[in-house]
Amino acid sequence: MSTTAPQSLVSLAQEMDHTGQLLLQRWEPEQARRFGALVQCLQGLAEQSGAEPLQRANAELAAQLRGWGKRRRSPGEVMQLRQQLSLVTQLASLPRPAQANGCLQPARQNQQLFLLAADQPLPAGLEEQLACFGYALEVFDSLSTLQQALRQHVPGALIIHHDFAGGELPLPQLRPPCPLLFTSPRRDFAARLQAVRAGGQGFLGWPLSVRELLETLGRTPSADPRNPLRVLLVEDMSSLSGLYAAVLNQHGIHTEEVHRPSEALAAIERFRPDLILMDMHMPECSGQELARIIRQQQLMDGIPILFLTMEKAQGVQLDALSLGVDGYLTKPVSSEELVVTVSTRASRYRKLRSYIATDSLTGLLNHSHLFAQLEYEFARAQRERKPLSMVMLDLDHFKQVNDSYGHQAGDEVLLSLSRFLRERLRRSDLIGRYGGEEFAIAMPGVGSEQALRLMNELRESFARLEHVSPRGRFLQTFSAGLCDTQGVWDVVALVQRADSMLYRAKAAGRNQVVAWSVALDGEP
Ligand SMILES: Nc1nc2c(ncn2[C@@H]2O[C@H](COP(=O)(O)OP(=O)(O)OP(=O)(O)O)[C@@H](O)[C@H]2O)c(=O)[nH]1
Repeated sequence: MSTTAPQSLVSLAQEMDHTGQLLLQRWEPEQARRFGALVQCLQGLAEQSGAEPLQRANAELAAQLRGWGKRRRSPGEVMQLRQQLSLVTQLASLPRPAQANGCLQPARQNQQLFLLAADQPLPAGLEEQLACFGYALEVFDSLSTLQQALRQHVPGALIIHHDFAGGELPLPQLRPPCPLLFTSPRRDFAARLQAVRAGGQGFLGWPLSVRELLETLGRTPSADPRNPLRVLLVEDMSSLSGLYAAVLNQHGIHTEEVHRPSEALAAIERFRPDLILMDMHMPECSGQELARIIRQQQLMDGIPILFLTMEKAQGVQLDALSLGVDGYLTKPVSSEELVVTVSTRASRYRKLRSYIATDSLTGLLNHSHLFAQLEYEFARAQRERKPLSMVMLDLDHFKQVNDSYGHQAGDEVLLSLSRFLRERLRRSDLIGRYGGEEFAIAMPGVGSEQALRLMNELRESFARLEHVSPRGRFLQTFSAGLCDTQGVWDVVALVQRADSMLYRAKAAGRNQVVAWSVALDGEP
C-alpha cells in the first residue's frame, strides 16, 4: 500500500534541485552553503519517512559534493552530479509506504503530465477525463515556460506536440528527466523516426486520445512511479546482495533479498518479481537447480532469471542457458551494467506479461489469468487459514450508456472504473475484467464484513464521478455481490456464490452491494 510522497519532502527536493542547478551553472560559496544545508535537511526528512532509496541517493549526492568547490571539475563529473540531483528529486516524489492498515488506498493526488502544444486547441474534456484517471495535465505554449517548470518539478511524463513537417525539434536542450512522448497528426515512418531520434519513448496521434495516452503511460514503467519494477535477489552473501539492492534501489527499482534458496519460492509468490537475479553457487543448492524448480511452477515459468557468476567458461554458461535461464552477469558487475541489464529485461518481461495476462481495453487481468491467480490465492488462503473475499461487480444499465452516449463513451466508462479500482484497491488484490461490463475482484486477507464496507465506500465514490462525452455528461453506478471463503471448497463455488449475490443486488434495484450470508443461502 502506498500514498503520495509527503509534500514537505517533495517541495524541499524541488528547492534543492533549483539551487543545485543554479550552482552547477555558477559556483558561489553562499549558494553552496545553502545547498549543503538543504541536502542535510532532506536526509533528515527521508530518514523520518523511512524512504531508504532516497536516503541512499541523497547520501551519495552529499558524498559527490564533498570538496566540490575546491578544484575545477570535469564535464563528466558535472554531468554525474546533475544526474544524481535529478535522481534524488525523482525519488523524493515517489509514493511512500503508508502507515495505516486500511484496505483501501486513499484517493491519490493527481500525477502531473506536462504537454507542450503551442497554439493547438485541446480536445474537449481532455483535462477532466485525465483527472478521472488520476492525472493532472499542465499545458505549456512555449519551450521556455516548459523548461522553467521542468526545473521546478519532474512530471510523470512530458508530451510534446510536433507536426514533423521539417521544423527543428526543440529537444537537444531539453533532455527531460522523465519519459518523453510525442503527439502528432502525422503517424508515418519518417515522423516516428525523427521522434525516436529525439529520444521519444512513445508516439501518440493528435488530437490526443485519453485511451491511447493511458495505454502508452501504462506501457512505460518509469512513467508510473507508483508501480516500480521489482527484482528478487537470491544470493547467500548478504553483503553482496545488499550492494546490488542499493544500486538498483537508487535507480527506482524495488528489491527483495533472499539468502537461502529454500526461501525463494515463497518470496516469488509474495513479491511477484519482474526478474530474479541469482547467484550460481550457493550452499543449499546450485543456481541451476533452483532455476529448474522455479521453471516447474506454472505461475513463475516466464519470469526472467539472470545468473550472477564468476564462471566465464562458455560450456557452463551454455548449459545453464538451456535450462531457460535468460542470461549472465559475470562478477564483478559494474553498477551501470547491472542497472541497464536488469531494468531492460524486467521491463520487457512486464510488457510481454501485460499483453498476455491483461485485457487490452482496461489493462486489468483477463478472464483466464484471473482464474489462474485466483486458484493460487485461494490455495494460499486455505493453507494459511486466512480469509479471502471474492467480489463480482457489474455496471448498471450499461446498455443505455452505449445507446445514449455512444460506444466510445461506454469504453471510457469501462476504463474509468478499471483505473478507479486499481487506484483504490491494494496491489495485492486481484482485479480482472470478467466479461463485457462485469469485473471480478479477489481480496486476500479480507473477510466479507470488511469487504462489504470497502465495496460500499467504492460504490459511493464511483457513483459521484462525472463522465464526460461529446454528447453530454452523466453519472454511472455499479452493483456488486460478494462472499468470503467460509464454507467454500473451490474457486468455482466461490465465484458462483459471489455471482449469485450480484444477481440479488441487481434484482433489489441496483447501485448496491450484497454480501453472502447463511440466511440468504438457498433463497430464490
Ligand atoms: N462500450 C462497450 N460496451 C460493452 C463492452 N462490453 C459489453 N458492452 C455492453 O454492455 C451492455 C450490457 O448490457 P446488459 O447485459 O443488457 O446489461 P445492462 O444494460 O448493464 O443492465 P444491467 O446489468 O441489468 O444493469 C451491452 O450493451 C454490451 O454491448 C465494451 O467493451 N465496450
